[in-house]
Amino acid sequence: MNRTHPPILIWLRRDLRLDDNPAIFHAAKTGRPVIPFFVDDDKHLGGAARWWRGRSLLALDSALRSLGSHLVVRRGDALDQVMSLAQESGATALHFNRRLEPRGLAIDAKVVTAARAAGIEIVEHHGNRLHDPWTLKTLKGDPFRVFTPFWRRLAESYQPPAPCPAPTALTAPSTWPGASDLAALEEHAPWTAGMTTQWRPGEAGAQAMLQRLPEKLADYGTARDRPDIEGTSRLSPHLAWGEISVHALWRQLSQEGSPSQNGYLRELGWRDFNSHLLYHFPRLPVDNWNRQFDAFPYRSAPTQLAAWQKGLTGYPIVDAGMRELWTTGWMHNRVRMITASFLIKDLLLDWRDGEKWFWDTLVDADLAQNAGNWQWVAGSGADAAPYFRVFNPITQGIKFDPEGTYVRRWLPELAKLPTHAIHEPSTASLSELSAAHVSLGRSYPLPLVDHAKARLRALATLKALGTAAAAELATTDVSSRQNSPNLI
Ligand SMILES: Cc1cc2nc3c(=O)[nH]c(=O)nc-3n(C[C@H](O)[C@H](O)[C@H](O)COP(=O)(O)OP(=O)(O)OC[C@H]3O[C@@H](n4cnc5c(N)ncnc54)[C@H](O)[C@@H]3O)c2cc1C
Repeated sequence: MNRTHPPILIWLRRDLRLDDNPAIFHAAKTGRPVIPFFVDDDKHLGGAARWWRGRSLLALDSALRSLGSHLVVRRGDALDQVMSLAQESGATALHFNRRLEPRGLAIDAKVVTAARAAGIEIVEHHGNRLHDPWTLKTLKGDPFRVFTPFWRRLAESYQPPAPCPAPTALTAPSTWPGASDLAALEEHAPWTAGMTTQWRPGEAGAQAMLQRLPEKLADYGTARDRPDIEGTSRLSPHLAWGEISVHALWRQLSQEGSPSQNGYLRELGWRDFNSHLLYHFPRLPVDNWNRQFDAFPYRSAPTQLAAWQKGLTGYPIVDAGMRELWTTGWMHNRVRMITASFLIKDLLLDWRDGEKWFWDTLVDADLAQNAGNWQWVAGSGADAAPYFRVFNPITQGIKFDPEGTYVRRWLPELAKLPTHAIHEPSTASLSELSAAHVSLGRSYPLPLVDHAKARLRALATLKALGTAAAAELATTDVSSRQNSPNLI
C-alpha cells in the first residue's frame, strides 16, 4: 500500500494516545495513508479540562510527527467537519473508538448515518471502559442500579481485549486537508500556572505516572484515603482523556498480583458503574436519579457558594480541598467527598451547583464520574450514600490528615497552628493563635455554619422529604462503600 490509496480518517476524541488505541492500530495495520484528526466542537468543556486538552493534543501531535504523521485539528460542528474532511481528502473509511456520553453518542449516530450514505466505511472500536453498558444486565434484564452485583458480574465476565501496540510508522496522505491552528487550543490564563507545575498532560506523562503505580499500590488500601500523602495513582485525568488505556492498565495490574490490586480494580469498576448509569439514565448530570429528591428544598445562597468555591468556609479540610482544586485542577477523592457533603448537607446547596464548579475546575472532569459521585454524596443517586451520612469536616480532617500536613500545604495562613487545633482553629488558645499569626475572622474565616447544627438541619430536611425516600435509601445496598474500612 502507498500514498495513492484512499486515506483512512481516524477520529480521536477522549483517546489521546498511540498505545493500545484500537482505532489507530487497526487503521495503521491496513498500510493505507491515515489522517488522525480531532474536532473541537464542545462548547461546554470546563476551563481546567480545556487546559489539559490543549496540552494533551500538542503532545499527541508531537508523537504523531515522530511517526511521519500529524494531528489535524478542525473547529465547528462535528458532522460538518467529518464530512468535509472526507471530501477534501478523498477518504473512504472512518475509524473511531466508541464513546458513551449522551451528546457524543448522538453526534456519532448522525456521523455514521451521513458517512455511510456517502459510501464511507465505518469501523467502530471498543472504547476506554471495561464494558459496554448494554452488555451487562441484571437477572431481570434491567440495567444495574447497585454497585456490588454490577462489579461482581463485570469482574467475572471481563476479558481484556487483545493489545493494540503503538504503530512504529504511519503513512501520510499525498495531500493533507486544511486544519485549524492547534496551538490556539492551548489555555494560557494565569490560573493555569499551578496546573502546569503539577501535571504533564499526554501519553508520556501518563506512562510516567504509571511507572509509580506499584509503589502506590503497596499500601493502597489505607493510603488511598490520606490526602496528606500521595497514596493514589493520580491517573484520573490521564484516564479521562484516554492517554492511557483502561484495558492496558487492567492487563498490567493483573500481571503484578499486588495485594492491593483488587481494591484498585474495584475503583476502576466504579468508573464503569457511573458510565453504566449515565448511559441508561442520560439525565444523570441534571436530574436527581431518585426523583423523590426533587422535593428537596435546596437553598440559594450565592455568598456561601462563593465562600465554598474559594475555600473560605472556615473548615480547614474543606478549604484546603477547594484551594487544591483551584490551584491544581485536582482534588483527593476523600476530600472531594468531604467538600461535596459540606456543600450539600451543611450548606443545603444544590449538588448541581457543586457539580458545575467541579466540572469547570477539574482536569479530570468526566460527565459520568462527576454526576455519579455528586449524586452519590447527595444521596439522590443510584447506590448512594445513605441520607443520614453527613461527613464531619473536623473528625474527617483529624482522621485522614492527622498531622494537618495537607491543610498546612493549602492554607499557609494556618501553617503555624499546633496540630491539635489545625482542623478546628477555634480550639487554639489565644496565645497559640497569636504565635501562629492567626486572627480568626480576619486572616482566616470563622466557620460559615456550625456543623453540629447544620447536620441536624440536614437530617430534619431529609427526613421531611418523606419516609418513602428515606426508606428506599435505607434499604439500598450501600455495602460496597459502607462496609469499606476506609469509608468514614
Ligand atoms: C464529588 C465527586 C466528584 C468527582 N468527579 C470526578 C470526575 O469528574 N472525574 C473523575 O475521573 N473522577 C471523579 N471523582 C472520583 C474520584 O475522586 C477521582 O477519580 C479520584 O480522586 C482520582 O484520583 P486517582 O486517579 O488518584 O484515583 P485512584 O484512587 O488511584 O483510583 C484509580 C482510578 O479509579 C477511578 N476512580 C477512583 N475513585 C473513583 C470514584 N469514586 N468514582 C469513579 N471512578 C473512580 C479513577 O479513574 C481513578 O483514576 C469524583 C468524586 C467525587 C466524590
